Amino acid sequence: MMRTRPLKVALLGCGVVGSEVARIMTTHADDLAARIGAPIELAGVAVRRPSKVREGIPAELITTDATALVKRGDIDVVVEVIGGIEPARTLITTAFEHGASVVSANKALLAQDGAALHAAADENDKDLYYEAAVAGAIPLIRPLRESLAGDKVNRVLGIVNGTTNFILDKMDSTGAGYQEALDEATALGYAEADPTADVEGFDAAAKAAILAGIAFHTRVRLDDVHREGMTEVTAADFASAKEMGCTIKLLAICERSADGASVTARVHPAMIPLSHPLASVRGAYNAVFVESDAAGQLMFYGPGAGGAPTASAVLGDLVAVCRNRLNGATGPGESAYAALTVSPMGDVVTRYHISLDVADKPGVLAQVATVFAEHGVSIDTVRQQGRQDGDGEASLVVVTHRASDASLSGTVEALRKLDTVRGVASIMRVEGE
Ligand SMILES: NC(=O)C1=CN([C@@H]2O[C@H](COP(=O)(O)OP(=O)(O)OC[C@H]3O[C@@H](n4cnc5c(N)ncnc54)[C@H](O)[C@@H]3O)[C@@H](O)[C@H]2O)C=CC1
Ligand SMILES: N[C@@H](CC=O)C(=O)O
Ligand code: NA
Repeated sequence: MMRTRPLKVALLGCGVVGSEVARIMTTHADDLAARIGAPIELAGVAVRRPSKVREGIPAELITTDATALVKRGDIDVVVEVIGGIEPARTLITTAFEHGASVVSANKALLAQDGAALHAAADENDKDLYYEAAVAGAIPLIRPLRESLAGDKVNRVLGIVNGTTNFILDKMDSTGAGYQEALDEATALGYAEADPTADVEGFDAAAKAAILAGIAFHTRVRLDDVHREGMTEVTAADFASAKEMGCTIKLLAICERSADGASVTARVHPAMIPLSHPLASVRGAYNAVFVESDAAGQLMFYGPGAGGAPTASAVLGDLVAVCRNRLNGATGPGESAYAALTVSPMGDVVTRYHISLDVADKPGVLAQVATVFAEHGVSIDTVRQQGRQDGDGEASLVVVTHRASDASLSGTVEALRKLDTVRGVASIMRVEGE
């Protein structure tokens, strides 16, 4: 039976995502009420610029005082789509203390302070939901938290940042420059307020920390995630990738070790074969593979950024939280009971593509191969190309078999010391084979 008293929703932030949340709440009001079992009412919208025209939002709902809004005491759910650490963190904890549950899209905050925020939600018997924080519209948090709660997840691998996928895709398919592609992604509402978070891999690392924590029932902090951005990926890297039948993607990879006792989480650009499903993920789309004991391999795919897609995930959480509230219940909180060790990047084992500038003279290949052998890194293929510019140098491209990151770093350090190695042009991991 439909309850007539509406559940009250406070919206914090009315930018790319918030404006779409408000629009869908209004245009789908009847359906949302039917699905929840009670109408939901937009009770207040906290903004920074009150003079901005916001179509469909009554002016009397707009406030610049987000703190007063979350302290009102009659708010059932606070939707936080401001972003950043403060004041979002304080507003969320204040909301719990004043009786509201929270839906957030804020991966930066959840990766940094997820444990404390979950604790605050628990103490106040409230919900904290954040499907939109990882891979935009794609249902991923809920499948991991709920659908796969009876299985054992061993690996989560995928593209979790729409902006960088958009840029890499443009660079690869149209030859567009980095800045031009980034400007377009920003105009389309994909990029973070400071796009450094996207291109330097902070955003994907935050998502990797959240995913690893949920997948492995272990607290994984942002600092535990090895992070490399994509600003140094060049047209030459794409050309090398093509020669190997690969393309380049910024990947997030969270893995359980073979003995099951530890996990790793990392974000970095990597070559993947063109035949791999991740190679055909275009634009701001995301795709994530989850591998588990019983289910085997699952793939989640869809829009990873943008106002409406992200609002879809926020609304899904809003419905779930409202239903919980009507039932006098809360959904699953943090699950970190496994408390596995989070190992450093040096323990990660994968393949590498290394491009060296070497002296074009006899014996160099043997010298380089010896350094690899001394560090226990087995070579799969080597390709040497003399250069036309007559500078006495050649390009040497080495692709290794699987080796630990620590062994590879040791190898590269030793290679740099060889007189015959003039420079290390690029090092890229090769994944998905
Ligand atoms: N844009 C996207 O594709 C996605 C964004 N997200 C996350 O959603 C959140 C919001 O992102 P966007 O909407 O893209 O950002 P945005 O920058 O378009 O919107 C944020 C809004 O919050 C307002 N704001 C900032 N401080 C405030 C305060 N103290 N009180 C009231 N309003 C305040 C800003 O003026 C701005 O209008 C962020 O946490 C972001 O990481 C998550 C998934 C996808
Ligand atoms: N900036 C992010 C937005 C979604 O999380 C991205 O590009 O993926
Ligand atoms: Na999602």
